[in-house]
Amino acid sequence: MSTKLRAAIIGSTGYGGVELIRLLLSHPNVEITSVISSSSAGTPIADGYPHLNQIMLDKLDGIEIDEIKRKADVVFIAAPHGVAIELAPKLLDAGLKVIDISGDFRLQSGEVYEKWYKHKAADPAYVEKAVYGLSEVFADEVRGSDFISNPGCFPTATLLGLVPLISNGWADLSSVIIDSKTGVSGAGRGLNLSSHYSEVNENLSAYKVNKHQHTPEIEQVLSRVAREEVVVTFTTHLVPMTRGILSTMYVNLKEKHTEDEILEMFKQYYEGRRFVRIRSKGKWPATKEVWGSNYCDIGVSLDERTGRLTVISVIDNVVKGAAGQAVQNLNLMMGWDEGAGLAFTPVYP
Ligand SMILES: NC(=O)C1=CN([C@@H]2O[C@H](COP(=O)(O)OP(=O)(O)OC[C@H]3O[C@@H](n4cnc5c(N)ncnc54)[C@H](OP(=O)(O)O)[C@@H]3O)[C@@H](O)[C@H]2O)C=CC1
Ligand SMILES: CC(=O)N[C@@H](CCC(=O)OP(=O)(O)O)C(=O)O
Repeated sequence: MSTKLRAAIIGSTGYGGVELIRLLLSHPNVEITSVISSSSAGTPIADGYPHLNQIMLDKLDGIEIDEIKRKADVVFIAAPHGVAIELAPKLLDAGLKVIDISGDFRLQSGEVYEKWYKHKAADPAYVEKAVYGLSEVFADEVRGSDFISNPGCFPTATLLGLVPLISNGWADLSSVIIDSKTGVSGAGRGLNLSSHYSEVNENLSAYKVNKHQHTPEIEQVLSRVAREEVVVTFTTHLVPMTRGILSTMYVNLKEKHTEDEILEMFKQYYEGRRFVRIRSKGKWPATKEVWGSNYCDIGVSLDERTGRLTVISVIDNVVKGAAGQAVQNLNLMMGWDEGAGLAFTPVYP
């Protein structure tokens, strides 16, 4: 009998789910035992994803809690907002470990969730149980937890660039402006007008200005780290590429620091955390440099005329922003090497 941890994936036919399949298929300690679909049970997953031909022969299972319990030890939920609100409590009550990559359990306040997601919030008792899995910042809480709420893609890129500054008390908290750009895969596989080829190609557009659901998530974490309320300006843009997020953050520093001091502080904050790479002085990262990988690369530049710092961070939204960080969190939960199943080089060019 296999001694591997048995994993089920709800939403396995979406972009987040199929990336989990790619990563978990090469994980040394995990076996995928159930790929689940709410709409196509009984059909082979490779029917919808021919790149899985001869790699994954499994047919999709339906959503039945007893059956999932029989087949799996851990369940990844990669479904639209609202689905995990119903399913996660049932799976947890059945004794399963759960990693939810949607936004359903990220926000502590149900009122705030309902305002930004326009959806009824989860049972607060389960929200309280969920550990926010920003792996590099909250690893101690992730270790040993049974229920992870995986961070959003924009919050992952943004928070990894801002938390060191705020945790060290260097940032003027009233000054944070975040400008983020994303590839189209962030919107999922479902068709909609804004992800049409002819709408996206040769185009660059802002969307959800001052209304993006990741705003309260970013503010919640920054406020927690700062131990006082932080409010940010956050604007997202859609760019004609498939994968990748680039966040440019502008922050006023409370006191004078040199660029060398700032870089050294970032390096110290992330010491021993292999998936965050700090660029050297005068260098800034690009999305292609992390494509298909679990890295978050960060560069900084200080404008000595204004004392304002520019921080630039990049991730692959489907890996570090979703499936990769979910696997990293599983590794931490299980007490395994944090990089198990994730030790691959970005695809370049
Ligand atoms: N794409 C990205 O970069 C990121 C996505 N996320 C989040 O991850 C989640 C999944 O996103 P993504 O994979 O992009 O989305 P997709 O639209 O590509 O896939 C979502 C999948 O969920 C399944 N689904 C739909 N309705 C239900 C339901 N009622 N019950 C169970 N499953 C359902 C669908 O499969 P089926 O019909 O077969 O059940 C579908 O394939 C979302 O919450 C998203 O916000 C988070 C970070 C980054
Ligand atoms: C391009 C695009 O539409 N991206 C999505 C990314 C959000 C996402 O993936 O959902 P979570 O809230 O679960 O992180 C957006 O901006 O809403």
